[in-house]
Amino acid sequence: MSILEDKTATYTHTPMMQQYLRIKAGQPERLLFYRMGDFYELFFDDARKAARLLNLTLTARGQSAGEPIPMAGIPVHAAEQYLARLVRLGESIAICEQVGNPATSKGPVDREVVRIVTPGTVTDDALLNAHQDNLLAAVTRGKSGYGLAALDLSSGRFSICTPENEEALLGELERLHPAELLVPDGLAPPGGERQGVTRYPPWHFEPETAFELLTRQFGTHDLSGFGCDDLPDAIGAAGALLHYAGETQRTALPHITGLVLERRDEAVILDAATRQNLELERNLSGGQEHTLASVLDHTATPMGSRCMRRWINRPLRDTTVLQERYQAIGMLIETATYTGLREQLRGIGDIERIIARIALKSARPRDLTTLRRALDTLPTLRGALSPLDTPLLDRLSTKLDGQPEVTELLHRALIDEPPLLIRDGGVIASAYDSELDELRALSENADQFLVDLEARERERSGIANLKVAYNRVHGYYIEISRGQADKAPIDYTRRQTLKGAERYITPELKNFEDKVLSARERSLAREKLLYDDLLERLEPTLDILRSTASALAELDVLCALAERAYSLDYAAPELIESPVLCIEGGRHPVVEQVLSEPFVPNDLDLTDARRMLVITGPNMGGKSTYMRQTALIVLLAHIGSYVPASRALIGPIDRIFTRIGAADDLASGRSTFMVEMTEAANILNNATPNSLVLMDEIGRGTSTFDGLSLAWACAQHLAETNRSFTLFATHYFELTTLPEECLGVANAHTEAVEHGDNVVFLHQLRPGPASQSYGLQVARLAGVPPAVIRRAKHRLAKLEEQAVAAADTRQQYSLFPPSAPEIDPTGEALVQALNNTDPDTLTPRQALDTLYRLRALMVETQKET
Ligand SMILES: Nc1ncnc2c1ncn2[C@@H]1O[C@H](COP(=O)(O)OP(=O)(O)OP(=O)(O)O)[C@@H](O)[C@H]1O
Repeated sequence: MSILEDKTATYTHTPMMQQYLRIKAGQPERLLFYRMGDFYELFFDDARKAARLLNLTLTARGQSAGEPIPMAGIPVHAAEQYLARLVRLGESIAICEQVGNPATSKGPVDREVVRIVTPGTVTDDALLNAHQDNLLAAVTRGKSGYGLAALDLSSGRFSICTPENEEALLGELERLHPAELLVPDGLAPPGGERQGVTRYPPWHFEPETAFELLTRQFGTHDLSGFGCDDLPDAIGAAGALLHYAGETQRTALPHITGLVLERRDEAVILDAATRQNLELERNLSGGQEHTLASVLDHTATPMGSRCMRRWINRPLRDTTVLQERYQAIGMLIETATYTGLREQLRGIGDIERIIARIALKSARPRDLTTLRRALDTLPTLRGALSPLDTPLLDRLSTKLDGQPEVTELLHRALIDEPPLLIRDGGVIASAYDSELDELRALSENADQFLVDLEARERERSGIANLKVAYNRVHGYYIEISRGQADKAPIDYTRRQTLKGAERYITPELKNFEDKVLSARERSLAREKLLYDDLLERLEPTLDILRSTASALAELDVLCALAERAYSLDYAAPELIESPVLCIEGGRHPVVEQVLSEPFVPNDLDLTDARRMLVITGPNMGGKSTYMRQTALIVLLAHIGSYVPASRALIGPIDRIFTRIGAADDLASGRSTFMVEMTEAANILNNATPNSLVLMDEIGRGTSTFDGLSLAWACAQHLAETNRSFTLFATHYFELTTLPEECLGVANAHTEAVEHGDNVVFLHQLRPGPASQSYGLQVARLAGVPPAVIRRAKHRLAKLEEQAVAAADTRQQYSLFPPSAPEIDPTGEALVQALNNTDPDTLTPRQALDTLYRLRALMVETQKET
């Protein structure tokens, strides 16, 4: 039993340890930072964990049950950086401060938890990534699917959705990438254990409790205005989330004023694997470089950057919204205004998060001056936008309301460059508050008063080296050297005797001291009060300011997309009603940026009558690049961006599926093949005629025949049943005969040419199947030793000879219809074939093929007899 579980154990502890254990009992899931002097100390398991995570030295303090108590400490002045690291690792921390007065306390000074920092609820800029939304999410399972809610406390953005099954839920979680996920106690975290999971009592997820809490927060009668009255699971999740946010922040959350229902069918749906495969924000190794976001995100503000990532992660299907974005980008390029606008935007800063901090009453003086600077910029921005006449830019311009009263208030209230903290004073401008001005005048005029006093006293006493000074312990005093002390006037009262001097106080100086010292204190207190009042006065304008911030973010994204489109030679996509996917001169937006040689553009022409391409070609030929670029072009079109192509004609798309590459999913104990088949199953079960499906080398994770059969059957199902737009890359040449059997399927190949022993990849997509695979040449290019290549060549020649021989005699497990069998009047071949068949070793597909073959033999036998 751990010491924390053993309640009786506290009696064996010092009073301080007893206090620690009592406080820790209220924070069982969090690391408790227990303030002791200049350190936060952690004890027991917390100390072990922190030592491991932060590389701290584990020491010991006192004893518990005869054992030293493990302890690890963090200096208070460096706490923020340790907090940031812990939060990034998904840990929650409770910070316990000394709140009592050590001088008057009996026993340990009173301490209490004053701040709770959890990965999903941090709002402090130092702990946040400027380019990423920091989301707290909550999930609950209902009768028909899941309820998922997500809250970005640092902006107030609050949304819900209702994923219909686990696969959809995992897709949404991959999109949102929450820093912290609340799950009801007892529900396994979706997709297995993950970082940042917080278990929360199930009753907080009850729809009724949640409904009460949410309507109280929003000040509404019900939730119908948000379109979610009849979504009990999502409401439950939203309620739990709001409760948790309130509990950790310990303050009102006035910036959470409503929630948005994100309907799944409004977006082009991407499952979790597809999001990862397309490397939208994170590459396959988990880094940020060489991703779609890294190419596109040339935004000028952090809030623009986050908005861009939200767009990338949730491509939309509403063509009106998309057309408006293309139109705006077109106008920004045509008028070349995006450059000037971006310059203006650069000075705006992160007002979205500042506004949230104003609501949470944690905004610092420099937050307010940044906001003021941003508001000052608005009229210029509006001026620059006014000649640009497109519906979206017009709407954004209207939202860039200058809010003259707020701007004026901030100018009047704050000095130009205030210090970091209000605690130090000197933040509020003069002439803002007459009482503060008076108090300041008192302390500021003090210096002159003292100079005058000194001069007067010197003259009065005739002591030339008399001086007036101040120290923290004794306050103001008049100092006279020991030799002159007998000349001290009668009204001097001795305050302190030093070796060579005497220090005095006079009634006048004492009076002055009282006034000045209290004026300083009172002026600091007054400033704090005025500052709090200023935050209070800003509160009613937060809604409008928020809409301004979101318009600025959107404008920033559009300007960045315009800049990218112009610099990288992108074209406006054309969205049409009919089922078509035609791309001329398409390029891969990321690969073309990293290549040193020119990228070879390729076309794509899929129509209602031609929905699938079987793509063959050598390794390194460019198959995967071509497939991914198609998906990225479609995705870019659906975020409203121009696309890397000379022309793109895109019909309605509801989902993008990819089955590309595979890695063992060791965490959930699934092998490469299992992962591959799970993804394939998801596609076959869900892809529609409006879906874009990319299948790369399916089936290669198992034996050749199994793999080939599966690849064949999947392709056929996609072509005939799902009828999705499909790019099917494969190394199984047998699949190039699919177009002969299925309508709407065509062959294409990436071209390469042989040059002696070398192969040159042209990266060009041509119609028809590939002629050979160049596997050995690629291996040679990759540096496989010449001896191995020679042996492989030898082996290949042999295998090819055998294949020719086998083709002559028709191998027994050929997938494809055998040519007419030899005439067999006695039925001998039939009997022999039966004898050679071992049903226990056949796969279902092989069994079926065998059955056909036996039947064919029997027909021939019957014909003859
Ligand atoms: N269109 C192109 N223009 C220029 N270079 C390209 C093009 N397409 C691909 N490449 C280059 O070729 C490399 C290999 O491409 P890719 O991975 O798409 O080939 P692949 O046919 O899928 O190979 P494998 O079958 O081994 O997976 C890319 O990393 C890129 O450097």
